[in-house]
Amino acid sequence: MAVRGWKRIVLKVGSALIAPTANGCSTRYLLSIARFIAECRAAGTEVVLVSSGSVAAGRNAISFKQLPLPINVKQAMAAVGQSRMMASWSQLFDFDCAQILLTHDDLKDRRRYLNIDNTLKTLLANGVLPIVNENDTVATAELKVGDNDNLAAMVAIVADADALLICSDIDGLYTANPRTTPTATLLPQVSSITADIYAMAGGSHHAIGTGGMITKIQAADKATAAGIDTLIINGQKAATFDELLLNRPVGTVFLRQQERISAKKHWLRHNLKPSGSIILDTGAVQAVTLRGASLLPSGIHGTEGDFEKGDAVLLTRESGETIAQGITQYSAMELRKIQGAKSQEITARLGYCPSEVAVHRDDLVLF
Ligand SMILES: Nc1ncnc2c1ncn2[C@@H]1O[C@H](COP(=O)(O)OP(=O)(O)O)[C@@H](O)[C@H]1O
Ligand SMILES: N[C@@H](CCC(=O)OP(=O)(O)O)C(=O)O
Repeated sequence: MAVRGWKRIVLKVGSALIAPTANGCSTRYLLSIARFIAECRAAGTEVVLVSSGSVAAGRNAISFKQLPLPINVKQAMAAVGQSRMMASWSQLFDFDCAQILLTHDDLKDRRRYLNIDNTLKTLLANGVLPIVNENDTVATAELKVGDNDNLAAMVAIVADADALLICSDIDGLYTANPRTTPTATLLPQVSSITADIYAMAGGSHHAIGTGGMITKIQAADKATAAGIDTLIINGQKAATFDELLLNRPVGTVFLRQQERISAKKHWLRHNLKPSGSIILDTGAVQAVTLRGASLLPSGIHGTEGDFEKGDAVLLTRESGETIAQGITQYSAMELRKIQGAKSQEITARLGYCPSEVAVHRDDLVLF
């Protein structure tokens, strides 16, 4: 029977577990994780692995000591470390592993997103273990997701996973960073991710990890909103995996939210980086939020930023509060000319009218 009733899981493993001393890969913690993966598969639970560690694993191959490491040095380390990391995992399994390297650009492009979806499902159907990482060697800051916790949440959504398991070097989410606040206590369950939960999260305590607890809570926020239970667990302890297999409580469980929204709305909400904002007047805010209407140029009060047609934009109130995110049918320059205009006035102001709406209701998601 599937582990905990999960048909498919995404397991994210942090750098501190792959290359704990930043001196090449170590199997010290990977053995029990690999055994867990094999047991899941044997029980009928499909596994997608999101593995960090390429920079840490390749660190000793590139002679550069000054911190912070410049981007070109990190990219060179990642180029060495990625193949070391893949080799490290592959030696632990008697089935095939597949390398999938992604950037944020791949996840925000609908066509590439669907290709990733198809590839993952084909690999899983053929019993291959997909091992995903960010394509650090080619990705510049603007193209990156930036951390593998958020990447793993996006992969869990693409893969339609039942659960996201984030393996770190700590037992779960504490009320404060236990490395600096020894009185902090572990939260076994979080049913709603509020500002108070975000306030508990601190950064990483070492130079190998990216983001600390903050990125893990962001990931849990994304995944639970998509109906995916998310666990933060200690991947350094073999007992963690025994508890999981025995269906016992372990780590911090972030409960999935009841309401599910469509894959397209998830994609709109989580996979796009907004290039600017459209400011709505009061009537348009009501139409969009209460009546589920499209945003018309007549309800636009102004714009911020320099975006093009097809870009993601935030929809905000005049007070600056964000109410939605969507894809704009017009560039910022065009919208400045037609803001406040009735549909029949668009051609007169612009010389053409490719669309009567600025943001179509199917292309926007409310916050
Ligand atoms: N509230 C908190 N609860 C637990 N750990 C926290 C908290 N705030 C910050 N941390 C830090 O986050 C670290 C885990 O994140 P990180 O170092 O990025 O690991 P990984 O490489 O697994 O992503 C912990 O070891 C701890 O130092
Ligand atoms: N993609 C990077 C890891 C980025 C990252 O989020 O690291 P971590 O916080 O250890 O999960 C790498 O492979 O080095």
